Amino acid sequence: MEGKCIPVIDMQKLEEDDGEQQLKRLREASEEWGCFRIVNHKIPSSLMSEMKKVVREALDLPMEIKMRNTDVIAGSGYMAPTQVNPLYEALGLYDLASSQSLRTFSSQLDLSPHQRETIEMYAEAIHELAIDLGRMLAKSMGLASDLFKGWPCQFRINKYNFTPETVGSSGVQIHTDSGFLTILQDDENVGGLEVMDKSGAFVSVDPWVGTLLVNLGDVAKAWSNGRFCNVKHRVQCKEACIRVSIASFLLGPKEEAVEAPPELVDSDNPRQFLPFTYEEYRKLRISTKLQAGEALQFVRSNP
Ligand SMILES: O=C(O)CCC(=O)C(=O)O
Ligand SMILES: [Fe+2]
Repeated sequence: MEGKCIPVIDMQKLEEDDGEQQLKRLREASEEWGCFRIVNHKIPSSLMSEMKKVVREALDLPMEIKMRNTDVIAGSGYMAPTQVNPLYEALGLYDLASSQSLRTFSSQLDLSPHQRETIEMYAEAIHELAIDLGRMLAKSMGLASDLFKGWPCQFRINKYNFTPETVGSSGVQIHTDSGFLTILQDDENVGGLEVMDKSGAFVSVDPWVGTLLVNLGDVAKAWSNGRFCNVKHRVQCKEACIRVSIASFLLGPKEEAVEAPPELVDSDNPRQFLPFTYEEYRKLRISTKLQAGEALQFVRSNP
């Protein structure tokens, strides 16, 4: 594990007119790792830390209140600890770009006006960042348009109940994210996240306050015609401290199918995946219990 570090992308440099070099780094990071840290993004650190405080409060609510956070699409609501992931629980919100969904979430959990406002401000900022990142990823592949506008986004607020007895055990099993991209505000103090590199070795992702981590998921792999890596990752308990993270997922198109743009398909790079809708794919992952990207085999063009 030693010596390996995940790539770092400077958002400010990326947005500059002469950001060619940074775009190239972005493409390389997306193809080689499917994972990178972003620095110099526009989300104020004060908003990030306030949001962290608010979500901790929400996760500390009694179980019967958290259970009111019900699914909107399969698996989008509260997830209680299970046999597979006994230390893990999560609250969820679909769709974070919808003010109605934000209101429903906050009233289900009886949040205060301040808590509501914080979540709304964070949702707006993170949604904008997700769209910006999508645009840059498309640009890094030579595609210009805003391809990801209107794609739904989901929050998942994760809590790991780590104790001295659980050090060395699993917090969340190995998986890929199902959607296009994930922006993760990982815990600023408690490590434990590990991503798999191309050789199959796990690399620790150490906390780095003020920055955000981006993971590409199964939709990114299909959309890029196999070029982008859907990074496998897991969370291990390494310290006896509660760990809290906020994942924001840019999922996939709402109604249309996920498919690689024609520019990414040619005789040297034939189409690798059949068109599929995100919701179909999500259900497929859940029903097959194939959580680490294996479900993509069912939508391959030449199985
Ligand atoms: O808690 C973390 O750092 C990772 C969470 C994660 O992988 C997820 O929510 O999909
Ligand atoms: Fe994940």
